[in-house]
Amino acid sequence: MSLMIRNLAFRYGGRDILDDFSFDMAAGEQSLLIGASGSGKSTLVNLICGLLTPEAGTIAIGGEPMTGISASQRDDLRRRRIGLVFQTLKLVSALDLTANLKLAQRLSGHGTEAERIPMLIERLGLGHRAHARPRELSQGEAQRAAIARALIGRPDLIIADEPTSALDHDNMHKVASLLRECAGEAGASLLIVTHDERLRDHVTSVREIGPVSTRIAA
Ligand SMILES: Nc1ncnc2c1ncn2[C@@H]1O[C@H](COP(=O)(O)OP(=O)(O)OP(=O)(O)O)[C@@H](O)[C@H]1O
Repeated sequence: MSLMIRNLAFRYGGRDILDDFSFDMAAGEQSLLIGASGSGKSTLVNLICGLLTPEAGTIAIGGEPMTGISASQRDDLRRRRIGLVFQTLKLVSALDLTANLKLAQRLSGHGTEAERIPMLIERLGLGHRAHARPRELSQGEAQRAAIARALIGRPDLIIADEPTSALDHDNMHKVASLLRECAGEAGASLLIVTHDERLRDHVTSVREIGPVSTRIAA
């Protein structure tokens, strides 16, 4: 099981955002978690990554608990096992794409195989942008660079938070296909969290997330 969430509860200022939320993903599975703006998607991503702590419930990544451990243990688990793809590119602006991937590879603790970096850049169709700075990338290129950054650390679980919302149809299609193909090639599970309804055509395993009062039972 790459992701196990049991009876999760979280509130902001006394307001329930998640209540008794459970969700599982098998190793290698690809799932879409879809919900409207404000439904708690980013909150859930932050909980899975150990950036927030729940009021109740448990989360495990690849069998390792993300809950009930210290903040530094959560940071370590996140770096070793999770690859994150955000809507906005989280790269160091002073470094080019290659140097950013080198840094991300070192931070993940998963070796320093230098040859993986050009291979991954090529795989994501960014060969001509290997020495571009983040601000020099187009939106579609930036999203593909974000996928490369997530994959370089050899994660068991890739979480993509709104990876396509800002993209036109062609780039949405390209990014969604690359995410699915690259996760499959790497043997990683893929969780896409989004309000982008266009992605329903790409992933068959779909779970809705909604406000606590109107949530559809799984
Ligand atoms: N730091 C915070 N303090 C209080 N309330 C918050 C905080 N962050 C988020 N919320 C509220 O919690 C709810 C869930 O927010 P969250 O960002 O998880 O939703 P989302 O589904 O990711 O939305 P979007 O698609 O717009 O990013 C929203 O009603 C939001 O206003």
